Amino acid sequence: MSDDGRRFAGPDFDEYEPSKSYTLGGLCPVKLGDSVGPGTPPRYRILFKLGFGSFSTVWLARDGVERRNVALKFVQAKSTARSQELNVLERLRAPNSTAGQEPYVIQLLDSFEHTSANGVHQVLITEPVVPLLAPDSCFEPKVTKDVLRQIIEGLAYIHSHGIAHGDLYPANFGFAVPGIHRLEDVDFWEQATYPQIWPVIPFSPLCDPHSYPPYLCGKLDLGEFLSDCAPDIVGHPLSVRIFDFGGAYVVDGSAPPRPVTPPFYLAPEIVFPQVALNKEDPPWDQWSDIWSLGVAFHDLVGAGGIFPKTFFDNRKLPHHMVHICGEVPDAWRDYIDSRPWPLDVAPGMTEKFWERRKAYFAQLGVEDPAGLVRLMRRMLVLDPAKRPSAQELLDDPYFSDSASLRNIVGSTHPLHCFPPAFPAKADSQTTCPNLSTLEN
Ligand SMILES: Nc1ncnc2c1ncn2[C@@H]1O[C@H](COP(=O)(O)OP(=O)(O)OP(=O)(O)O)[C@@H](O)[C@H]1O
Repeated sequence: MSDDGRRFAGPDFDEYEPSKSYTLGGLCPVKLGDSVGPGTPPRYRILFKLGFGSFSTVWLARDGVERRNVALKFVQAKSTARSQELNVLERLRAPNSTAGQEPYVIQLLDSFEHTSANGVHQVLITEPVVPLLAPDSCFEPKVTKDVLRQIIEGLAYIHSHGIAHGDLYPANFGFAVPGIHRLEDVDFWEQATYPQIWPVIPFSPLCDPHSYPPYLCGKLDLGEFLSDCAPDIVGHPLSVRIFDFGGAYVVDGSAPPRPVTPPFYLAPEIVFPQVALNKEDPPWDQWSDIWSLGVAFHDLVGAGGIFPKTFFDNRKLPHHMVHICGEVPDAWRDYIDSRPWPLDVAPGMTEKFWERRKAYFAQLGVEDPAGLVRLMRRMLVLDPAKRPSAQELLDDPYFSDSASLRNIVGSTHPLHCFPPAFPAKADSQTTCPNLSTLEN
């Protein structure tokens, strides 16, 4: 039941945005084939759905003016007024960036406001990207260094513009696909699998028919589509994009927005006040991004989550953090000792954990597992003041030979599929076998 008492018959799966979000202040009803944008005729034609998030739906569209394919993010009406995303993306615009010198950060191409029955929606137009991690694929282990270095370079660019991202987890990293523009709208219609759609039917006949779409639309897997229909486009040249600035803010002394990062990737300076002190909105900044990225690297190299996901309880996160960092801050001591799952901080516990990580990375074929472990340990430090900046991380020995790799990866396909038995999403047993004491 939505806030205004409306009910819809429609799918209730994770793959679709909830139909109850189509209400006053909520999502913009968008249909395939719609033309939107200021001007006559409207500039953008909706081709496929690319995804949805907590505040938006995102669509692949054809830009009829520039004759290119773009991603349109329709922000829900109630978030439009307070969203900082447009401001942040405008600051991150790189003037005159040429091929090979991109900032590895998604670029804003255009924006406008669109009015629907549910209110005024901000629409952000960016380049379309292929997610870095898809359910059945990741990037080739041999390009690990280059991918991770590009991500850190992108983060250094973001931070140098006074911005904290606030939502750095694997779903928000992608590859640029500049060659996608050569595909016309008919190429997509004819070659992509027709999306699964589900009719949306309001229970009440009084419901405004303009406030909801006629159907919820399944999303196009852009990586799979391009790998099948235009394999030469993906990853040539390899160029990472950090995207989703919906949780970002300009660090200028003002209060940061509420953190939107999934709990696993939240930095200790956010997690501890939330779970131990019941503070919902602890302050966070660029240093929190460094922690989140350290955690995300574990997923990005194909090793699954660094923390065990089964029976996960956020209140245990400080214990897991102590386990991988090997120290208990004074302010945490009472909390760590008073829980029903006391942590036995055994000597060598943390070293053993990282030795196992190293062996696992080697098993996955990741380049220089020891170097990667050293890099991650520099990032995963409980005290934010002791974490290196993104700029400093670029000088880490792990990347000392990655510049030479850049030219090689431009000519190889960076994405590959996991063989059926490959531990793509490691579970708690394979990921953190030595954390069992925490699960008692
Ligand atoms: N430029 C893009 N190219 C391709 N797909 C995109 C693009 N931007 C977003 N998406 C897809 O749409 C989804 C939702 O986008 P995004 O994460 O920006 O929305 P949000 O409402 O801010 O979500 P969140 O809940 O993650 O904060 C993404 O997970 C991704 O799959």
